[in-house]
Amino acid sequence: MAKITLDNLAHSYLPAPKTEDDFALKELNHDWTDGEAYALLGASGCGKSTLLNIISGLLIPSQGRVLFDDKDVTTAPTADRNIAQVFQFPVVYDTMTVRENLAFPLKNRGMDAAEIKRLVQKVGAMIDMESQLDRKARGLTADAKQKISLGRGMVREDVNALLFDEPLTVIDPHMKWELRTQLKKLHSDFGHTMIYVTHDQTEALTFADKVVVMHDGRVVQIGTPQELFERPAHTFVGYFIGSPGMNLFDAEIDGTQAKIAGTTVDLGGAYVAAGKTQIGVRPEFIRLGSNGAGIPATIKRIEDVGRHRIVRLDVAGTEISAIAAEGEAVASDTNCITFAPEGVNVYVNDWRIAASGEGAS
Ligand SMILES: Nc1ncnc2c1ncn2[C@@H]1O[C@H](COP(=O)(O)OP(=O)(O)OP(=O)(O)O)[C@@H](O)[C@H]1O
Repeated sequence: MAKITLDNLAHSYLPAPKTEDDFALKELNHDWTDGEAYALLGASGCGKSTLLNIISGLLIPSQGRVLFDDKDVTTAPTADRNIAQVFQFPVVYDTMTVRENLAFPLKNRGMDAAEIKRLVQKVGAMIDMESQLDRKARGLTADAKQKISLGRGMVREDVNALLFDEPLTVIDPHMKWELRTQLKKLHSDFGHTMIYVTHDQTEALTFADKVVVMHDGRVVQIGTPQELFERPAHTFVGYFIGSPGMNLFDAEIDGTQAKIAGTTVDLGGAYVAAGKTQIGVRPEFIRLGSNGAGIPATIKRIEDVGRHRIVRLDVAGTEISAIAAEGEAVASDTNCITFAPEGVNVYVNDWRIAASGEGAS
């Protein structure tokens, strides 16, 4: 396994990029720790594949370097990087049996037959295809073929990194959960460095130790699922992660207080804010009140989503969301909201700022 260093990395598909907007991947400096599982998460077109292709060697970046364990591999071809890749759609040899498909990368490396047999059996069990190892891949469903692709990616224990590009797209929902759990187990058993590209927050949050959130060609935050939930570094992270996403309130800030929709709110810390200022509060941290002591709000509708209810409210013409836990009453005369202090984040020009005295976010 390898540590992956992205040093001053950026990429433009244009021959002579002039401004930052010309870069599909904006400058990035980061060490990805040996043996960690990362998810690259973001909406379509944000630059996930561009970054993955640079790491895998399909694309040479227009700026900066990629290092595997301090060895510069920026221009090295994919074959020389000792990585395993699983793509969105299955890549399977139809005329070979499932066993032969799984054994292929091991045979290529000249591994002895007994060791190949052991590893193929193990991976066959992991992807739940033990009973089908000796049948031809031709005629299998797309779902089954993708399981073979995943198995082939996971069968080698000596790779520098395992790269997955939206690998569960064609897998049925039940099996998705199963395979994600298997991948996580594989990670804890073998400690592979894994990079998993997805636009699905559930996949990212359940799979990864660290989630790399990308927006508009930029890495906006790298953090644990808990960090992304509690302290979103950018308004995009707040909005993209969580269901519903974080509420944003335009605010004017003066020290420890903010003015939102004409109401003064205590922030629980002192802030110095210049620029477009917003308060971000996740729906889990909005409290409903009926005594007028808070920001004026009226209920528009209540959605029952099973384990809890989502209360949609109007605050000064903007819709915001609150979550009412199971069993928690929602008063029909609700007329205001307040914030749980631990759920308040302050943003200037979309980036989170810390309260004075708060540690680095
Ligand atoms: N070969 C290319 N030539 C020119 N522009 C490209 C090329 N590949 C990607 N782009 C552009 O670079 C930006 C980032 O694309 P990229 O495919 O990396 O995003 P993504 O997050 O992987 O999206 P998706 O999930 O849809 O694959 C997009 O604006 C895209 O149009």
